[in-house]
Amino acid sequence: MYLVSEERLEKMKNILNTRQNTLRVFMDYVFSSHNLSAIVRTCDAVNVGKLYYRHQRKVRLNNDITMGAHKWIFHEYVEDIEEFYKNIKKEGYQVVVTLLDEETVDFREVDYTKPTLIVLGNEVDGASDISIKYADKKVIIPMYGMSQSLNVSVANAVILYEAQRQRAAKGMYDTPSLPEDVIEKTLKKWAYDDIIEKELRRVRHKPKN
Ligand SMILES: C[S@@+](CC[C@H](N)C(=O)[O-])C[C@H]1O[C@@H](n2cnc3c(N)ncnc32)[C@H](O)[C@@H]1O
Repeated sequence: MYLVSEERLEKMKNILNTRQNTLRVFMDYVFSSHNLSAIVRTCDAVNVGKLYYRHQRKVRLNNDITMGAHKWIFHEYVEDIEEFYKNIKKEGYQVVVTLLDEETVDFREVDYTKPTLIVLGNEVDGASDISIKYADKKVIIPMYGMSQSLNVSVANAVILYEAQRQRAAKGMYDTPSLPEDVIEKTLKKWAYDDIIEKELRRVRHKPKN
């Protein structure tokens, strides 16, 4: 049983059926609340499979920027970075690190229809040494102006939309890539458990007369 309208349920199903399970993003010490929030929103728009993150201090997302997108994205905090990279490689992912140095290739040269983890670096220091160590590809977005780098959330959008272009051309948005049980479990959470929880919170916080 679901507690949302038919229309909302269809929208939820559509998100899960088009989710790109094998396209993932890792925010490697991205620290600005504004940037994190903008990245979340683009990841939602492209419908990435999962967003990983780690930070040096806790950051609050800005709801005015995410517009609630964070509620729909699968996300996971990375505790042990070595373990994380070893596991994701074992699962067959190519690690694509966005970087500003000479040993990089143009981001359009990568095949993003393969299982791919895109790594975004810190606003000041760029990608960490450990991410660089595990990189299968180091990519750059060519720039011709005075500034030395793009804003990290802009870099994310540019790369994800190239990935989306390639995947759409291959029909990867036309067939579900999430396992059926994950789709069912998530629908139950979004369209039932979360609604109940929200209602309980509302009742608990209702001022007593
Ligand atoms: C502001 S930049 C970091 C600048 C840092 N001083 C450096 O040298 O790496 C933040 C992040 O945005 C991404 N980025 C920004 N501009 C980029 C570009 N032109 N090509 C690839 N990635 C870029 C990378 O993930 C980078 O780590």
